Amino acid sequence: ARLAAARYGKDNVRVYKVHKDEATGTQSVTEMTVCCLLEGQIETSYTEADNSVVVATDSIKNTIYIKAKEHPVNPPELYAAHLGQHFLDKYPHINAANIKVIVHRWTRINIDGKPHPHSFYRDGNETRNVEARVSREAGIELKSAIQGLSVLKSTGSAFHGFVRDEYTTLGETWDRILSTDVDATWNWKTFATVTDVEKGVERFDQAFEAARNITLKTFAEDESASVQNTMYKMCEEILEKAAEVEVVGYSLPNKHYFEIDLSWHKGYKNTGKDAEVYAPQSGPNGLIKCEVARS
Ligand SMILES: O=c1[nH]c(=O)c2nn[nH]c2[nH]1
Repeated sequence: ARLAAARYGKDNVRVYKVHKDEATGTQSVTEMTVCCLLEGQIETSYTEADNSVVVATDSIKNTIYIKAKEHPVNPPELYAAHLGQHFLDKYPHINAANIKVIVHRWTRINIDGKPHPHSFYRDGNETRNVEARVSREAGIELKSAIQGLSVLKSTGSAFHGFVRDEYTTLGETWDRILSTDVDATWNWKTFATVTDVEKGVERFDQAFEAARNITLKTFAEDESASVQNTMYKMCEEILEKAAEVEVVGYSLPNKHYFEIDLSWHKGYKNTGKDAEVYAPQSGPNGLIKCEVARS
C-alpha cells in the first residue's frame, strides 16, 4: 500500500476578535470558525510513526489565535492568506495550507434609530465563508462564499414547459412559492503573494456586498422561469461587478411547498389561484447547481 493523499490540522477553532475605536468609543466584533489543514513532506508520520515532521494540531490551533492577534481578521480573505502563508514561511517541509474561515453574523443593534456602540444580534444563520489554499506551487487561491441565506418569495416564480412523459406527474405552474437557502461562491484570480492580496484589499468586501445584494435583488425581482435561469442571471451580474473574480457558482435547494386540497371539508377552495394554506416540505428537495465563467 502507498499513501495517496494526506492533510491534517485543527477544525472547529472558534475565534472572536474585538476592535475598539478609541476615537469614537465604538467597538466592532468578528466571530469566526476556522479549519486549517496542512500538506507537505509528512508521509512518514503516517507510514513510519515518524512524528518529527508533525506540527501538532494543537500548535496549529495556537497559530490561528496568534495570527488573529497579529493581523486583521477582516476581510476573512486577507486573514486566511496571512494564516496560510505563515506555515509555508515557518516550516520548509509544509507545502500547502488549506484554510476555511466561516464568519458568523453579529449585526449592530440600532437603539432608537441609533447604532449601539457595542451591542449586536445574530440576524440569521447566514455566514460569510472563505476557503484558501496557500501553496508553494500555486500561490494563494481564494474562494469566497455566502452560505445559509434563506430566502422565500410567495409568487413571481413559475415552472412550465418541462419534459412531459410517462414519468411525469408534476403539474405546470405559472405562480408558485420559491424558497431556497443561498449557497453562492466566487473564485478569485490566483494571488502570488500576501502583498498582492493586500493591494486592493477592498475588493473582497465589495464583492461580498455585491454578491449578497445581487442575489437578493435578482431573487426578488426576476419573474423566475426556473431556479436554473434565475441563478444564471445572478452569476452574470456578479461576474460583471467583480473584475478579479473568475468563476461564480450557486447551489440552491428548491424547498417545495405543497398545496393542500381542502375541498373534502365543506368544499373549501385551497388549490391553484385559491391556495393559501400550504405544507412546507423538509424533503425531498430539488437541488440546482451551476458554475459560470467569463466567456
Ligand atoms: O425551478 C425548477 N427547476 C427544476 O428543474 C424543477 N424540477 N421540478 N421543479 C423544478 N423547479
